[in-house]
Amino acid sequence: RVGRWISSHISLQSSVEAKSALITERYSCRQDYTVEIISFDPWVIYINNFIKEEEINHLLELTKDAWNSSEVFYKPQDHEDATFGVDKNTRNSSSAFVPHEDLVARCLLKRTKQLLGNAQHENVETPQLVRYTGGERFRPHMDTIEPTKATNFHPDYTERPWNRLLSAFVYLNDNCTGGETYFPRLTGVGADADGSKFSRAANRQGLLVKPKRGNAIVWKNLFNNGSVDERLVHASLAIRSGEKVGMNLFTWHYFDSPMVGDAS
Ligand SMILES: O=C(O)CCC(=O)C(=O)O
Ligand SMILES: [Fe+2]
Repeated sequence: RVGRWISSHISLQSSVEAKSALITERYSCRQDYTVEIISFDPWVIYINNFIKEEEINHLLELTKDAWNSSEVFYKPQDHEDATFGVDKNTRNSSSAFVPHEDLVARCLLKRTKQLLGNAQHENVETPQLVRYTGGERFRPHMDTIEPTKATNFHPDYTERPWNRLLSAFVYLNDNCTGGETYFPRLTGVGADADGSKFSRAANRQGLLVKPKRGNAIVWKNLFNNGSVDERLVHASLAIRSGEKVGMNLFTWHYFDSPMVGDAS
C-alpha cells in the first residue's frame, strides 16, 4: 500500500497558484515542536511550535488575495439534501485554500502524516486557512462527514468511504481577544494551566484553547471502529476584537483499511 500523497480536497479548487512568496531554497521542512497531552480519552494533544514563523508568513502572503466566505456542509431549508455552501448562521468567517503543491503545504502535510506515525494516514486534505474578525464565529460542529448525507461531498466518497480521523487546528496569529476554540464536552484545564494557551470557562465546563501563533490543538474524531466520537464537538467563539487566522489540517481514514498498521 503506497501512501497516496495527493491531497484531494473536497470539490473546492484552490484559488491561488503555487508560488514561493517568502520561502526560498534555504527553506527546510524540519520540525521542532513539543507535545502536551490534553486528554487520553478522547485523544487530544496540544502542540507547541507546530508551524514556524517563516511558514506562517509564507502562508499568509500566499493566500492574501484568496479569501472567500467560509462554506459548510449543511442542509438549506428548501433543499432535501445537504450541500456545500455559505451558511452564515453556522459559520461566518472567511476561508482560503493553500494549493497542495506549495512547498510549505507539502511540508505541513508530511508533518501531519509523520505525527500520525503508524496510524492510518493515506491522505491529508489540502490545508484550509480560516480568518475571523469582529463578532465572527463557528457554531458547535463536528469536523467529520455524515456518510448518509455525503454522497455529493467528494467524487470518490462512496467508491471508497472515508472520514476525517484527525483534525489539527493551527493558530497562525493571535492578535485578537475572544476567538477561543471551545470543546464543551472535554474536561477543562486545571487552575495552573498556561493562561497564554488555555482559559477556564466560568462554569468550569469544557476546554477553551486560546489562539496562540504557531501552536496547534489536535484531536481524533473517530472511535477505533470508525464511528464518530461526538465528544469532539467544538466551536470557535466569537472574536471580540482584532483578527484570528487559523488553519485546518484533516487526515483521512479509509474504512477499508485498518486504523493502525498496514493492511497487507
Ligand atoms: O476557529 C477555530 O478555533 C476552530 C475552527 C474549526 O473548528 C473549523 O474550521 O472546523
Ligand atoms: Fe472544526
